[in-house]
Amino acid sequence: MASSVGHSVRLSIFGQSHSEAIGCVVEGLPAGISVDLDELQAFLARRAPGRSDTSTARREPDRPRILSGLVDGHTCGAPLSAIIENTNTRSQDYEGLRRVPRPGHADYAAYVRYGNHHDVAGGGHFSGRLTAPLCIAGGIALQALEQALGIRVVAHIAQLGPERICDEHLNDMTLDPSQVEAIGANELPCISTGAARAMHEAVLVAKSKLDSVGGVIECVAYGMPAGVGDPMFDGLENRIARIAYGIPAVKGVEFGAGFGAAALLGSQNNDPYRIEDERVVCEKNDAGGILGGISTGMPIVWRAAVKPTPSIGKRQDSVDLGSTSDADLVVHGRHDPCIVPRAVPVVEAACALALLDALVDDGALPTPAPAPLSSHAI
Ligand SMILES: Cc1cc2nc3c(=O)[nH]c(=O)nc-3n(C[C@H](O)[C@H](O)[C@H](O)COP(=O)(O)O)c2cc1C
Ligand SMILES: C=C(O[C@@H]1CC(C(=O)O)=C[C@@H](OP(=O)(O)O)[C@H]1O)C(=O)O
Repeated sequence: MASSVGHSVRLSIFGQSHSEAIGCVVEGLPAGISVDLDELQAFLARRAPGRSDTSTARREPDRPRILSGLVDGHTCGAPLSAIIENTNTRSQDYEGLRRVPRPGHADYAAYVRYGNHHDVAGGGHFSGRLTAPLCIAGGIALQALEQALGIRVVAHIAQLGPERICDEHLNDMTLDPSQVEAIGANELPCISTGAARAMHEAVLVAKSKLDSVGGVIECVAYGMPAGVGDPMFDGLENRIARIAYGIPAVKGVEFGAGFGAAALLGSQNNDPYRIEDERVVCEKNDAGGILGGISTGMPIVWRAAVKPTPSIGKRQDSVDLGSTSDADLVVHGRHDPCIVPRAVPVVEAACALALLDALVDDGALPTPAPAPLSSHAI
């Protein structure tokens, strides 16, 4: 098992849902990024479990301990490593699942792949819990992008549940601060208060029926300069999708008009160019800011489809791997009735890491100013 990604900025994630700790190592972060640990903690809190009635009841402080890579509040160029302790595990809830695997979770596939040596407790290394260290790395990447180039990454719940309750779209041409404010203020991360309320209700209805719901997260990165990326296999789409599919439960990724582009005429889908303030801009942004794998200078727009949580309280058909016979399964324990709200910051983290890696690869990230000699204690 290897859980690492990235070229110039390389992230590796370790741990299991119920191991002593989970964590990450990030190599290649430019030196001199000022890391605001309060801002990082606030970012992690948006993902942390046990904070609302739409989340699992497992409550974790999710306070990262940075072990290396930071000196005087700045990245120092050495690999950055951090851990988060797992403090609230109930492994007994998982005892039967090694024998009777959960439909929709990784239990059976991992049983075959790892010869039944995998850690089943809390979903082991397959758990959504591993997105906490992803958010440590991504939270630092977000700060680096904003400091170096003023890039802002914003995500929200675009759609939720079988009723397909929809939020307004994020502005795909320019950052609208009122949208960002609304996403932070509503009961779920939506632009529209009405959509947030309806989505919240839909999660509670599914939860009361011992079921779960999925949804779509939309993410936009504002301020990405033109000309970053590569054709074919190292394009911005490839890089974002690779990390996005590392988020457990993400089952689809689309960019710009995405699958909708297949039903458009060329004359509708193409984004016409014009000059504005001596810059090339597009009149609309159906390309989602990427052509040929390379940024166009328009906002990067993409969406991730998140499936409904597999662990549900309803009785399900499964099998007994010991007796090789059919078996009934009722999953006990604490689970998210909907993953989508907690995955919103994870999607932002994935986007920031992919963009930072591409920018550093292309030498397009300005080097932070050297620190004055007097600012160092030693
Ligand atoms: C933030 C987050 C929380 C999750 N919470 C749960 C959960 O409580 N119960 C569960 O069965 N799956 C949960 N998942 C999803 C599973 O981990 C995931 O479906 C499983 O590992 C199988 O992987 P796949 O769906 O990507 O194929 C969560 C995922 C994320 C990103
Ligand atoms: C703990 C987190 O999510 C967990 C993700 C998860 C899974 O199967 O993915 C299963 C649950 O684990 P447990 O049974 O230990 O409560 C969730 O709580 C987290 O995201 O921090």
